[in-house]
Amino acid sequence: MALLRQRNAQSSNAAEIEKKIKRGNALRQGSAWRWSRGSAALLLVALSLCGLAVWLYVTSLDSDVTETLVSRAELVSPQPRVYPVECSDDYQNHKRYPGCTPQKCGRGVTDSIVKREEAEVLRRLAERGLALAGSEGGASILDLHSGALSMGKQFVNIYRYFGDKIGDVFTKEDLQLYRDVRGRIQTVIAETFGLDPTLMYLTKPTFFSRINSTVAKTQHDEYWHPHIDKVTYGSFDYTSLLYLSDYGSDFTGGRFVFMDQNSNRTVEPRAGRVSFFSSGSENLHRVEKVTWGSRYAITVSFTCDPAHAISDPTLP
Ligand SMILES: O=C(O)CCC(=O)C(=O)O
Ligand SMILES: [Fe+2]
Repeated sequence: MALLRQRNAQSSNAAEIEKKIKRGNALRQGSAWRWSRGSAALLLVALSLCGLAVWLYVTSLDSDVTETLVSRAELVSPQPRVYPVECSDDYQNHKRYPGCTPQKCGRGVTDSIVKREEAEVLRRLAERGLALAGSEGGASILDLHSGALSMGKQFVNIYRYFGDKIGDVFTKEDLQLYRDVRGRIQTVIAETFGLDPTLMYLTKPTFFSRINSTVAKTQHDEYWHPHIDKVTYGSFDYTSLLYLSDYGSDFTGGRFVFMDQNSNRTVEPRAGRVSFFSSGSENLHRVEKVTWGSRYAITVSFTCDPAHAISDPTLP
């Protein structure tokens, strides 16, 4: 009897031990599973952080901006913000036109002359026009005056190439808006630099641009090189840029940068923002590479030389 009790006690002890072993194993398995899930999550976080760091590094390679003149979030209204700069000698090598040739030089930014809704109408027009073709990479342009539209590695004339279909892309009202906006820009430039607006003329090229992060295939598409508009385009005396999309939400990279002796100063694009400046070498500039999204803008420029004047774009 005692032996039986002892044996019973022994077997219940063994069962107890077995149960403990099983519980221990289950616990170990559970914690191993939890550990592997935890470490996978940690690994994922670490990888994401590494990815973010690489992305930030790559984008920062292009960003040597030392000062932000106007950020995307600011609203410059009702008066333009003006940054005077001493005029370069460039204008002395050209015929002078009193009332127009720059005597005061500098930069100005305003958010109050083009409404965001108007910028949206113009952006849609640019989207429709550029959807007809577009370059293979980098920047694409649509010049409403000459009709030049990037197509692959070249340009086509939209008026000739698309004939009557052009009416599906833009209407008389669209062109009226372009003319209106051009007039407002002319007025603000004349007021800022003390010019007679009737002695300033629209000049070519005047174009819509779309820039994205695809790789440029031709030199035309390399929009990011530092340049002086008066050298690049010849006839320009005053350049303006009307932005049609927002830096930071529609695209990243793509800030406009004035390259001064000791400083790179940026104007961040904002839909409806007009940035304008005298076109000589006092305003050497470049556009940062776009790293994500699409950036739309219109370049509208003025000359003092009537021989380089162009008329506003019209439907054929
Ligand atoms: O789109 C911009 O911000 C500048 C473009 C430019 O520099 C140019 O068209 O000459
Ligand atoms: Fe330029």
